[in-house]
Formats: sequence, structure tokens, C-alpha cells
Amino acid sequence: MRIAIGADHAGFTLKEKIRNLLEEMGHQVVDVGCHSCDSVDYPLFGAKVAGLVSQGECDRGVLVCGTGIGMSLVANRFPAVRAALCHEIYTTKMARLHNDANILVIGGRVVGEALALEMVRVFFETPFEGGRHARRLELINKLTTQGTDYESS
Ligand SMILES: O=C(CO)[C@H](O)[C@H](O)[C@H](O)COP(=O)(O)O
Repeated sequence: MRIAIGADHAGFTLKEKIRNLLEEMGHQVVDVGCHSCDSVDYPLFGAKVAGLVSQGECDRGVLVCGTGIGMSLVANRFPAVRAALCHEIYTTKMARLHNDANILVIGGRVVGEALALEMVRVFFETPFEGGRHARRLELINKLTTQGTDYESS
């Protein structure tokens, strides 16, 4: 899989570990930065990763900032992006099984390194279940084309 990863200064250290893990797992990683602990603005990096996923240039993405909230806000503005902010294994697994999340967002100041790396492993090893969940994702897609007027579809 081709995976875009990005972080701000608060997520830089964890992002480096995540890149190593993904490469060990055999994935091709596109690292959009940042490249140090110097203070930067998370929207710049969140938008790069989300843009690559949205345009189909990468299959999935991983974003890390301090809490993960800022990166989530940015990423979910992009068409076809389903970014999931996760703090533990269960939610991470369900984000794939039920939501077909294509970007995993982690708070580098919230989740410890070992747990975060296990979450990454689970995210990339868990398939989407489809079925009723696909129908619900389709309803989300319709929000962008016809607002909340589901009845007229
Ligand atoms: O955007 C965030 C929260 O939604 C991230 O956690 C940032 O990493 C954080 O705001 C950065 O804070 P700092 O005080 O500038 O290090």
C-alpha cells in the first residue's frame, strides 16, 4: 500500500517511528513532514496528507499532532477522506471495520508510543466489513452532493 504520513512538531517523534514500522510492514511511505521538533502549523501537513489520499495518489494516510484534533478537523474537509481520531485499539479496529477510515489520526501527546504503533498495525491489517456499513458511508457521501435531504434521493 502507498501511505502518506505527516505530523506537526508535537507528532514528529511518533511519526518517525510510524514511518519505520510501515516500511517494515512492506508499505511504500510518502512522508510529507515535518522533519524536526521545531514548531510548525499542523494544517499545512494535514492538508498535504489528506490531499494525497483525496486525489487517490495514496491509498491511506496517518497523521499525528498533539491531540489529533487539529489534524482531524483539517483532513475531514477533503472529499473522500474519512479520518478517524483514535486513542486505543478497539476504536482503531472499528474505524476500519465499520467506517472504512482511510486516515488514522493519533495524538502524539495523548497516546504512548507502544500503543500508537499497535494501533497503526491494527489499522493497516483490518479490512472494511462492507454490507450495512457501506450503505451508511454512502449516506455520508450524499451529504456533500445533496445536503441532508435524504428523502429526495
Ligand atoms: O492541533 C492540535 C490540537 O488540535 C495539535 O495538538 C497541535 O499539535 C498543538 O495545538 C500544538 O501546540 P503547541 O503549543 O504549538 O506545541
